[in-house]
Amino acid sequence: MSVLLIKDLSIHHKSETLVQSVSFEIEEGEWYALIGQSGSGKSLTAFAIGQLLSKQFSFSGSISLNSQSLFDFSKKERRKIRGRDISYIFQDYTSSFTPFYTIGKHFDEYIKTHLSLSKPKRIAMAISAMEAVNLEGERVYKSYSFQMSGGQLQRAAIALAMLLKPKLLIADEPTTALDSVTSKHILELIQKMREETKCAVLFITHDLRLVRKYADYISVMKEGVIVESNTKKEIMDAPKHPYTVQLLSAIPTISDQALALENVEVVH
Ligand SMILES: Nc1ncnc2c1ncn2[C@@H]1O[C@H](COP(=O)(O)OP(=O)(O)OP(=O)(O)O)[C@@H](O)[C@H]1O
Repeated sequence: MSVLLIKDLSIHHKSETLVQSVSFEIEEGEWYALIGQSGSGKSLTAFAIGQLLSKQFSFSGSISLNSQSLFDFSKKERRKIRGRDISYIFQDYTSSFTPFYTIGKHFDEYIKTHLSLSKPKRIAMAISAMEAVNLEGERVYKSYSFQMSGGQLQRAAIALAMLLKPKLLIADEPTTALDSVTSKHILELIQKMREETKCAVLFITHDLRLVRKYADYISVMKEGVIVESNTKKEIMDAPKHPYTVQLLSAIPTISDQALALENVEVVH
């Protein structure tokens, strides 16, 4: 079943067209990667889905969630949908948490907005969500964001995003600010959450290496236009557009990596 259906989405800023006639569909439980160089329009597309674009942008086309147009909802209903049905994880995980509140308070406010639960139930729900992403729930609940590492904060942001089991998780460069080991943990975590909740994942990145393992389907974006869309296998094995070929050629091969490792001097 299609969770997200985007048809002919164009986004304009003054006289400039930044995203042009973008169409794609994401199925339940599918990991859909939107890749392309910096400035190609990936984030604007992601923002348009949650209707987070500021007033300076205008857009046309249609966006439906579970076959219902998102433009049919009132502003209040849309706010409810964001969080309950669509949630986001951003590269800048610090922006998910204000430094003045404990992490627990962020969870508590989020649960209060969407569910009617008693305080002890809200606390238990928050702690169990934190533990599902391998955080020490009781301690993190009382912590402030500045007391946590980048990897821990991104885990907390994922726990918060997945709290209400959204139908669509939009992850916009969620690992760019993290080291490679922590990035791998974060990707594994998104994968685990997807398996458990069957949510659709829209994963935005400029790094094809990150999608090689997890993506089911890939769209390649360049200068506001999707230039190629296909299954991961087709894109990886038989790319058709010269830009996709160029992106693929930028992925280090195993032999390159072996060569690089050979050249590493081990200091004892
Ligand atoms: N607030 C804004 N005002 C004017 N132009 C903008 C604004 N935000 C983005 N743009 C332009 O829209 C285009 C697409 O930007 P977008 O952030 O969607 O790219 P992206 O593919 O997500 O890039 P990145 O990988 O760097 O995040 C770029 O040319 C960018 O300069």
